[in-house]
Amino acid sequence: MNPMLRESPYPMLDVEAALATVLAHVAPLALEHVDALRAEGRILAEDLVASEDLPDLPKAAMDGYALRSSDGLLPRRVIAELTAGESAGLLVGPGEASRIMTGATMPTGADAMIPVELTRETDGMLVVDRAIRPGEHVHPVGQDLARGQLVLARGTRLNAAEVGILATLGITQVAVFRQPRVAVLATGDEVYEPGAPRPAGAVRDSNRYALLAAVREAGGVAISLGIARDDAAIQRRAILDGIAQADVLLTSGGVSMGTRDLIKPILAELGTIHFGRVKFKPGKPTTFASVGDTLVFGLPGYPVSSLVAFEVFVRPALRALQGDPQPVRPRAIARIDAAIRPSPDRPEYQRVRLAWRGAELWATSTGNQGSSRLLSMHGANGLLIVPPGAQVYPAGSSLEVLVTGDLR
Ligand SMILES: Nc1nc2c(c(=O)[nH]1)N[C@H]1C(S)=C(S)[C@@H](COP(=O)(O)OP(=O)(O)OC[C@H]3O[C@@H](n4cnc5c(N)ncnc54)[C@H](O)[C@@H]3O)O[C@H]1N2
Ligand code: MOO
Repeated sequence: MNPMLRESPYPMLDVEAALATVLAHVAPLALEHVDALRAEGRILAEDLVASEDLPDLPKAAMDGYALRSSDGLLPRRVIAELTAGESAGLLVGPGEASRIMTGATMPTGADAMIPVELTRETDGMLVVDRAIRPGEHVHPVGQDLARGQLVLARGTRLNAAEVGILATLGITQVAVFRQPRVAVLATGDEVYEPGAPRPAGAVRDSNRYALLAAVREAGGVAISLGIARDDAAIQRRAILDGIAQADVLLTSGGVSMGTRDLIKPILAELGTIHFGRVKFKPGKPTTFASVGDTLVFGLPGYPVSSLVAFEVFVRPALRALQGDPQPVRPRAIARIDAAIRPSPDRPEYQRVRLAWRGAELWATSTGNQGSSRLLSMHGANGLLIVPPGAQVYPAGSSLEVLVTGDLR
C-alpha cells in the first residue's frame, strides 16, 4: 500500500482569487454564423445596424380616416378605403379624406388621421368631432428604428425580443460566439450507470447527468465521457479523450486526499494546475487546470459540491467563452428567516429559496446542507454566502447571496 498524504500540496485560494484565475483564462470563442430566427440564447458577435427605416413609410396608428389637418373642422368627402397591406398611390386633396385601417400606409396629401370613434360618416361625407393636429395618430418614417442606428451591439444576448428585431430587419443569418464543447467524465469504482444493476454500497452516477444538464443550461454543448474506474491509466486515457474533443473538460470525483484520488496528479502530468483547493464549502478540493487549449475543472465527487463548484466557477467560464459580457451570477442581499451557524473556517455557500416579501428578499434554507444531500439543491434559486466564524447569525440577519435562479 502507498502511504497516504497528510497534507495537500495545493494552497487554498479564496473564492474571489480562484474565480479571477478562471476568468483570466477564458475569452470568447470564435464566431459562427447561425440561423438568426432560431438564435435565442446565443450571444451576438457583431454590431447590427439598421439598414432601413421602420416604418419605411408613414403608417396609420389607428382605424379611422386619413385627412389634411389644415381642413380643420370642415366636413370632408370620403374618397377611398385603405387597408393595411394595400399599396399607396392615393392622393387626398383639400376637403377630402380616406378611410384607413391601423397599419395602412398613409396616402399622399394626408398629414394626420382621426380615430373612427371621433367621427360620423353620412352619405360619403365625414364630420369630425374635433380638429386634428398635423401628424396626429401617424407613425412617422423611422419612428421604431432609424436607418443607420446601432440596433443590437456585439455581446447582446439574443432573447425573444431580439429574434423579433432580427426578423423585422430581414436578417436571417447572424454571427454569434461559438458554444463551448464541454465533456463530462465521472470517476470512481463505486460509481455505476443509473439504469444498470449495482452491488450494495455502490452509488448511481448522478454527477455526470446533473453536470451535463447544467452545461446545457449554461449554453454549452454537452459531451458524456462515461465513467472511468479508479485506475490511473484508464483515467489518463479518458482525460486525453476529453481534451481531444472539448473546449472544457469536467471531471467528477477523485480530487481529495484518498489513495484513489488520481485526478490532480494526472492533470499535473499532462498540463498545468492553476489551483487545487478553494476556501469554500462545499467544494474545497475544486481544481482548475489547462491541458493544451482545454480548460479542465476537477470537481469534487460529492453531488452538492460538484454542482456548487459548477455554479461558482464553471458556469462563469462557460458564459465568458460564449461572449457573455456578464458571465457571473448577480448578487443581492437577503435576510435569513432562521438562524444559521456558520462553518468555522470556510465561507459556506448555503442553498436557499429566495422570495420577495414586500421590497425585501428573504432566504429560506433548503434544509440539511450536507455535501451528499442533493435534495439541498432542489428548488434552490440562491447560494447564500455565509462568512465563516464562531457566532450564529440570528434570524433576520442580512447576508450576501448569489442569485442562481428565477426570483418569486
Ligand atoms: N482527509 C480528507 N478527506 C476529504 C477531504 C479532505 O480535505 N481531507 N475533503 C473532503 C471534501 S471537502 C470533499 S468535497 C470530498 C471530495 O472528494 P473527491 O472529489 O475525492 O470525491 P470522491 O471521494 O471520489 O467522492 C466523494 C463522494 O461522492 C460520491 N460520488 C463520487 N462520484 C459520484 C457520482 N458521479 N455521482 C454520485 N456520487 C458520486 C462518492 O461515492 C463519495 O461518497 O472529499 C472529502 N474528503
Ligand atoms: O468541500 Mo466538501 O465539498 O465540503 O464537502
